[in-house]
Amino acid sequence: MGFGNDVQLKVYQHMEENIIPVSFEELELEAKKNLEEKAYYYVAASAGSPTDARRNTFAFEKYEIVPRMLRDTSERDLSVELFGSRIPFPLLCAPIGVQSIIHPEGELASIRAASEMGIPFISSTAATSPLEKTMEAAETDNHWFQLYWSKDREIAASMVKRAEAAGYKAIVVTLDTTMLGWREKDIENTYLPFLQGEGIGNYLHDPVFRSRLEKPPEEDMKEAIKLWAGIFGDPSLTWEDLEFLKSQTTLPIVLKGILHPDDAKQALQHGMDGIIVSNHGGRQVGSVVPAIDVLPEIAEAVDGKVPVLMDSGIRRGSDMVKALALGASAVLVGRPYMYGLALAGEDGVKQVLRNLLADFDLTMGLSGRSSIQELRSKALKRV
Ligand SMILES: Cc1cc2nc3c(=O)[nH]c(=O)nc-3n(C[C@H](O)[C@H](O)[C@H](O)COP(=O)(O)O)c2cc1C
Ligand SMILES: O=C(O)C(=O)c1ccccc1
Repeated sequence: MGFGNDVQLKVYQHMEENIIPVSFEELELEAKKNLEEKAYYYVAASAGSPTDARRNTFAFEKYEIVPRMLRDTSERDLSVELFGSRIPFPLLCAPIGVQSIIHPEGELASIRAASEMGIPFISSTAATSPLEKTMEAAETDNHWFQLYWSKDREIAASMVKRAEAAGYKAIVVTLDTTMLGWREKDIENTYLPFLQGEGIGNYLHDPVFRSRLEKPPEEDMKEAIKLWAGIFGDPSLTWEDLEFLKSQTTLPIVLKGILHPDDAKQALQHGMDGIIVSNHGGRQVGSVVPAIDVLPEIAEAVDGKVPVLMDSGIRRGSDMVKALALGASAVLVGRPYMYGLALAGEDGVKQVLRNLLADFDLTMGLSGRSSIQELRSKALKRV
């Protein structure tokens, strides 16, 4: 099929258009210069100490890639099938809320960039643009919706139904953010974008949410924000509650935030269609275990029964290779595309994704692998 070669060619053709830094570290520095300090730290920082913020990326360094030679890698097919639809690369855009604090076009710019490359975009509950409008901006229809399960479960059900009606192809339920983690930088900056009405577009447009208000948000935004803050997350949820969600949709349900093999097994027992091994980019729990470190035991526990996706720390093509070799079916990328958005809107996101894929494609070919299946065995050495 040669998806890989296409992207490589595209990157070379667009090389002179690289308007923002290619390396992640430079990209982050540049974004820091361009963004308002509070917004920059909202994206960049993690829970725990400043060194905790580097744990996820550092964890990848334990693994080294072992290339193989003379294997004809001239044609590479790096596509994968997820829930009955084929995507050109094992890459998705992670759900990221409040993108309007990064760029005025926010989620709309990101979904346009992702869809132009055939990459599924996972639309966040905490988006500023309502999910219907975001989907309308896309060129393709292979996008997913991420649910923050609200304390008012009728609101959660309503959002899932809206997502299905709008054409999203899967529901990602994020389990690790029933409350926002302790993020020192945001507290020092007294910064919570939602309190200014950013990132609550899906609620403001939700008929059930609106029905809970005395006055519509257009007349009383303060009341709407207060209601949002009261119902955002539900720490009382248990595995049994998943039955309710299943009864609300025919779409595949994917659990995001799994870090323990027993939780992965629970997901299977409760009929879930997939999981995402993730520590939320280290934003929720200080000193949290890196997702890449628990991926192998979780993949083993799932034993191929459902797709196992992974995020938290993917920065380069070699990180993708490592995650796939350790058992991921595909990976999600978060902050890098946010920095692309910060520096050059839609074009910036496109450039970040294109470079990541080109790096991945080349790393695969030069390692002697022409498809994801070939990565499974002995592709890595642990140091
Ligand atoms: C600014 C920001 C906002 C995020 N918002 C959400 C969200 O709304 N829903 C969600 O499930 N995850 C959210 N995440 C977590 C990402 O989906 C993903 O797990 C994480 O960014 C991956 O790590 P990485 O940034 O190291 O690639 C957010 C992450 C960032 C950086
Ligand atoms: O900041 C986050 O990590 C996040 O997931 C979130 C939660 C609520 C609203 C916006 C983003």
